[in-house]
Order: sequence, then C-alpha cells, then structure tokens
Amino acid sequence: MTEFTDIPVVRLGDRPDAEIAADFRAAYGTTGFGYVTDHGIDPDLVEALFDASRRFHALPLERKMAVAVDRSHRGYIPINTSTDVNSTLATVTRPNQSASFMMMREDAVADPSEYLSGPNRWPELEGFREVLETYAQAMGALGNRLMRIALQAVDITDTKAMSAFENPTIWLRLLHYPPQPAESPEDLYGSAPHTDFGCLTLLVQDDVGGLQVRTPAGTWVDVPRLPGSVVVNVGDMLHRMSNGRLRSTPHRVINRSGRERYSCPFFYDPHVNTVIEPLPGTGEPNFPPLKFADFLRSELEAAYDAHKPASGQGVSA
Ligand SMILES: O=C(O)CCC(=O)C(=O)O
Ligand SMILES: [Fe+2]
Repeated sequence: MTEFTDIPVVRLGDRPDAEIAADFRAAYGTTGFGYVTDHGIDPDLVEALFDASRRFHALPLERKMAVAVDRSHRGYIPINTSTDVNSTLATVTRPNQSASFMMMREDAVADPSEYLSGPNRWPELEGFREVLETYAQAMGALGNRLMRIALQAVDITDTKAMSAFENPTIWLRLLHYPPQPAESPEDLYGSAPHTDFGCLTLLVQDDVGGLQVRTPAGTWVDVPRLPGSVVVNVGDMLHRMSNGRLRSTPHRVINRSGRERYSCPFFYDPHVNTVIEPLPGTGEPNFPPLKFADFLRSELEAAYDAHKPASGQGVSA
C-alpha cells in the first residue's frame, strides 16, 4: 500500500466539482485524512463553538451529570466511561481520557423503529443550544457537499446513493481532554487507536495538538491544527460504500502537552436504517451488506457504559 508522509490539503472554494473530486480521490484513496480549506464555515462560528464547549466543560460536575448521556446517545459522557474494546488496532483495556457533550439530530420524540432517535439533552447554559444548532446546520451542509464529492471521487454518478442522507445521522461532539501526566502508561489514551464508524468526520481542534494518524507502515504522524481548515477523514461505512477505494484510517489522541485540549468532531452519516454495501459501479463487492443501525448498536454497546445492555445507567425518561 502507498506510504504517506504529509497530510494532504483539499481546497473547495468555487472550483469545479470534478477538480475537487480528483483531489479528494488522491487524498482519501491513500491517506484517508486531509485538511479541507476554503470550506465556507464562518471562523467566528467555530470560535463561538469552542467558547460554548469551554463554558460547558467548566460547569460543576452535577450540572453536567444533569444531562448525562442517555440510550439515544445524547448528553454528557464523563471521563472513564468509554473503552474501545472492539479496537482491532490495539489491545485497549483503559478508558478514554476525555469527557464530551454529544448532540445529535433533534427529534421531538424517540421513535422505537429508529435506533438512536430522540430529543437532545440541553444543559442550562446561556446561548449554548443556539450555537450548537447553528454550527450543526452549517456542518451538515458541508458534510452533504463532501459526501457528493466523495461519491464522484469513486466515479459514482448515480444520485440514488445520496437518498440515505436526506435525513442523515449527525453527531456533534464537544471533547475535552485533560492533560495526561508525562509518565502515564503507554496504553492510556485520550482516544485509543480507532477508525471512525460512519462516513465522514469533520473536525476542528485547538492548537494543543495530540491527534495522530497511522501510516500504512504503522508509524504515527501528527495532525496539528492548520488554522482555518477542517480536518476531514473517511470512516468505515464510506470505506465499504466505496468498496474499499476510500480509506478509513486509524487515528488516536494522546495529550501529553500539559494543557487542556478541546476538539469538536462532527460526524456526517447516513440514516440509521440504511443498508451499507459497495455501491453499484465500484466493482465486485468486497463487503457483505450491513444495516447501519445494527453495526452502531454493537459498537456503542461494546464501548460505552451507558449502552451496556444490563446497566440501565444514564437512561432518561
Ligand atoms: O479529538 C480528536 O482530535 C479526534 C477525536 C476522534 O477521533 C473521534 O472522536 O472519533
Ligand atoms: Fe475518530
């Protein structure tokens, strides 16, 4: 497999789609990670999002626990409550050293026929909900544009595939990584080595550093903040849909900077009832069909205390 040395940059702007798709193919067929620039997201909105995240994480624990994550995966996920035991990339025994707030699609009520549907769990924090909703709206539009480009990058012109994104699964996660002691065990991670399980991840991060991606040869390469850019990577479902042509690259976070680290990934995924399979036109299928909801359930139940079948922990009314 091709080795990579640098993290590529894909510029959007108003360039023709075909040109962008060619750059996308070059970046995501090899590295699977890239910086997307000229994407049109207002830098003040990104700043407001980080401000909202810092204000939320600074709240007393009981105010955060008042919106503890529920079975629909919305709310506060405290530190030491998720462990990537399904990881095939490392033997992971210690929980991730991060806390986060998770927002998903705002559904008025939970629909039992739709895994993970439900309303968000909003903290009492002035302006918080408005900023997150505005940001999620903007990133949803960017995710949709990038998804179309991704399909074009693997020569899929049939627009049917985009119907799975008419009512997408979106996740906006406000992550806080406390500094890890310099002498902490080697297998203690802010985020253990993993691949993302959906289609596209669009991440903004502060300048603390700590995100790394794994090259095909197995070395870890830093992905520092490139001001004004969004780090975009391909997840396991887009890897499958592209029949393996777009890469879902392992990554991890280790925060030994001595500083607090904040990052905000936005995950842009198909509707949970979508059957994921290599799209027509991508050749002899290398993957069997898989219902996204089934895959998500097994991933969440394995990794998160709040989703363990018998625990009932964090269940809201
Ligand atoms: O915090 C980061 O930079 C990466 C987070 C991440 O990989 C994830 O949430 O899937
Ligand atoms: Fe990730």
